Amino acid sequence: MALLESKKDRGEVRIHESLEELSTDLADYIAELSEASVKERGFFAIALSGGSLISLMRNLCGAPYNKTVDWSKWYIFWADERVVAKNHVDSNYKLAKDHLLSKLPIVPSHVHSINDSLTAEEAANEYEFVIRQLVRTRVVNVSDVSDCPKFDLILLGMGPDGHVASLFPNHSVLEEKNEWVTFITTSPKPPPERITLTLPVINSAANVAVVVTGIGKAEAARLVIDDVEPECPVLPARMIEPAVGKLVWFLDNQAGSKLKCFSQFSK
Ligand SMILES: O=C(O)[C@H](O)[C@@H](O)[C@H](O)[C@H](O)COP(=O)(O)O
Repeated sequence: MALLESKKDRGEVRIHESLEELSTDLADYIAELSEASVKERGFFAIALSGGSLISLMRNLCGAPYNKTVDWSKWYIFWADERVVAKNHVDSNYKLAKDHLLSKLPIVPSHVHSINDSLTAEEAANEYEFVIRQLVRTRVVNVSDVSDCPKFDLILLGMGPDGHVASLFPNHSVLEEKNEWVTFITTSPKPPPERITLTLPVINSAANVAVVVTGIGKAEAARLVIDDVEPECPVLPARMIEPAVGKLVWFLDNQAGSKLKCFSQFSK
């Protein structure tokens, strides 16, 4: 079973012995949040990222979730998207569609992908406009502590450099305080043009989960989760501090291997 640890300010840390165990836990977690959100407000507004996260969500496509989850209430968004055509191999929409969404009975009009015929700047503006319309009708909830949407769940992956969504270390995008959705044209991870939810939006969500696997991310995981020396760099994932929402880290034992709590786990 997973190691569970609650850290002051850094949320709940769940370390799993295998990717299969992580996938099972992640599907359970998402299904529980969906049930609670549909019960409370009639909708489940979830934002996805790209990368390995999508294949780790695979268990949602099978039993018992095909029967127990109210898919008709799901509204899908992207925490970040690469500015490429929707049928391009780099598209986060395509990744999610091919491996997840096409296998789930989600209402097509509830899937809010970016407009791929626009520039990065235009696409970010239009995406923010779309979210604003859905906040107006409360399909997406509104935060009571900020002027931001309150997604029911934002799912993030993390790069070995500590980036989340398209919020990269030492990039001016980290300073964006006013926009809900912004764009970059100089992503260090290809492709260069991307749109992304901003930190204020991520920190206004009801729930944020960060899924991190593999030994190549162990050092970044330590830097963003553990209490570290003040001279350590503050990586983007460390800037996730939901104002009232709940933060959960889903790690495998490789990504978690440098955390202080891991030594107790592996004894
Ligand atoms: O579009 C993207 O590139 C992502 O949304 C990005 O933030 C991703 O989630 C991380 O880079 C982790 O990706 P991996 O899990 O594949 O390492």
